[in-house]
Amino acid sequence: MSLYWETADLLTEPANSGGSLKSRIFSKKDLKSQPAQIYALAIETCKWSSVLKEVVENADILRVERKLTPVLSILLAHDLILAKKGVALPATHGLRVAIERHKNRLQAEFTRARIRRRVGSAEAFKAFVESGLENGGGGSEMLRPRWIRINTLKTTLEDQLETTFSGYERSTTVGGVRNRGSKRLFIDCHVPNLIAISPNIDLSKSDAYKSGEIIFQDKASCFPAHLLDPLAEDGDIIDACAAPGNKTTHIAAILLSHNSEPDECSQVVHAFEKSKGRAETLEKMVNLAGSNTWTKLHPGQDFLKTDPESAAFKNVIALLLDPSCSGSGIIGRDDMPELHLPATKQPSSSISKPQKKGSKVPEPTSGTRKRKKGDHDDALDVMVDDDGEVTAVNSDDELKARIEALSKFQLELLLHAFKFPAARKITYSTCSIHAGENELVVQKALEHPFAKERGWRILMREEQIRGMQQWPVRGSSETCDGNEVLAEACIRANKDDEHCTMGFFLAGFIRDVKPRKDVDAEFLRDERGHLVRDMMGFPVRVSPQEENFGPINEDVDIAPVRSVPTDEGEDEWAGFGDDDMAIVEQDKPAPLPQDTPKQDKKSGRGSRHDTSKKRPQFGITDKMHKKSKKSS
Ligand SMILES: C[S@@+](CC[C@H](N)C(=O)[O-])C[C@H]1O[C@@H](n2cnc3c(N)ncnc32)[C@H](O)[C@@H]1O
Repeated sequence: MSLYWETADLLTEPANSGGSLKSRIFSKKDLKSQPAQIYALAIETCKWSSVLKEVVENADILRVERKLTPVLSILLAHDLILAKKGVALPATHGLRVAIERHKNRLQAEFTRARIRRRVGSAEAFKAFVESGLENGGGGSEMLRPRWIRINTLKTTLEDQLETTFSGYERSTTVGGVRNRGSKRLFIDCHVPNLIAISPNIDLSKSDAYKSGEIIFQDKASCFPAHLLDPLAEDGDIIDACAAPGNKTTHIAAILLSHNSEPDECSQVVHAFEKSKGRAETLEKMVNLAGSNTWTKLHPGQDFLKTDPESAAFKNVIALLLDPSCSGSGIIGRDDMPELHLPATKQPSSSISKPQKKGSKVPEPTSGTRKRKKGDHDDALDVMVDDDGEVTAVNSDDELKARIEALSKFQLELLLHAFKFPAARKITYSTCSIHAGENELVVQKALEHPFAKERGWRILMREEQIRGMQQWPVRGSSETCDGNEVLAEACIRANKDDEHCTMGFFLAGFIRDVKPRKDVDAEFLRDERGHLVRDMMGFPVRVSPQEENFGPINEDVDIAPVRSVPTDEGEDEWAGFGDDDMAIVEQDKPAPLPQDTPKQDKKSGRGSRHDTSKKRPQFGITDKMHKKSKKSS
């Protein structure tokens, strides 16, 4: 039996056969093809299935090719159109002949499907589908709530509760929204503007989703931008590995919520994305979310090749690093994927099953090592990283080698970020569960002579923004060589616990440097760093005696070198988090520096990327501000 027949059988087994797709594949003892190959073909075809259904239907091949069933037709069409090596069958094999006869037709329909979705190139189409935009992230995950970030660049939580989520029953715990069939909502207590709703509700067709007012984003994936908490005095920000853009747009939303004059905010979020295809998706997301005004895209640019000393980055104070990783924390991987099948002349046989997330075009591998029947370890058979790379992993050694290669790259990225001369705060995150990509990378980075020379240290738990400080799941002390402070500083999220998140890791790094004086420092802030506004919505100014920031200093003053914190704790810091504004100096104010954001704006620094610069609506505070401006 061929790879295609075996995959088709597995995908069309009755829903009550039990087990995830992966466990079904790997528990079969009589497969002729390699399980990893079947799995890769199955999940990739499922991901493309809504496109392939359209292609096969429009090419009308099922009417003439009696050998092809609907599921076989999309499996073969997938490999014919998308796999590097084409259909993995001998040239004379009946199935191959049947599909290749229609090659031109299928290719043409595939191009039409791309154009209908207004995607510019084949590479961008792949990125589009990989990012979940094709299915609107609409897969249903059993008993897992859907996390939704309210995009405050376009709307407010209050507005959404009254519109998109009107009629939802409020739950006080995330567990309360886990049941299918309910219409419940939970407002998160760790990350602002984040809600969870019942798993059965699909909002991918809602106006709020289509207009970018709400963004489907796992709670844990919201942690990095929340921890980074870019303030008005934080200058420019770098998102080093940006596509598809969840965190880029989150950074912009937080930045703007802190800004007293959002219209005049000239802080820039530099978004780097090495893959050109994925950069197209990033651009779409940035535009849809309304964060394009503050985002400078660097499409196809490798962050590691940037020159930290370049004038373009002299104001970069905060960096968010969310590099490629093994993706082992991503959820949904073990669920049955959603499969759309083309209709035959009989009624449509389209079926829907829970969807699997984030993979890309498969390269059915003929070169993977032959497995001995029964010797597999389920957890090792296949690895799909968060960029969608599908790798067959057949042994502990292979897994180790893969993690090692990833961690080298991750460490390099972190050390590169340490080089930005004005940088004061960095977050490092992965959606991996492996310590090798997480705590161990953090430790190596902190131990590096360059980190010590520049004064980088870990952002300890008590220094973190309140939501992250209160988040209970922390790093592993064992992996941190018993360093409890470091372990507590590391933030983790488990994919199978009561918090209902994906598996995730996050750590913050800071440098004890004097903050630069900024115009916004003249405004009063609450303990979270948010601007305090008066009844009319105007930011409240700090009274002269309260205004105790040091002189404006273009050059960053680096504090004495500090090493990895010990259990003894720290008594001073000048990084980010709830106490950010507590860094005080008694010096008198001095004239504004040349590079303050507002002056840049006046001098016409044209650093915005030049996609459509539609002015987004602002969140409630900004709306209030505008209203009060008009009425005054
Ligand atoms: C984990 S994903 C980022 C997800 C993103 N932060 C989000 O929240 O939507 C990693 C991304 O980094 C990109 N990437 C990997 N190495 C890079 C590099 N050296 N420079 C820039 N981008 C890179 C990958 O192509 C991939 O799109």
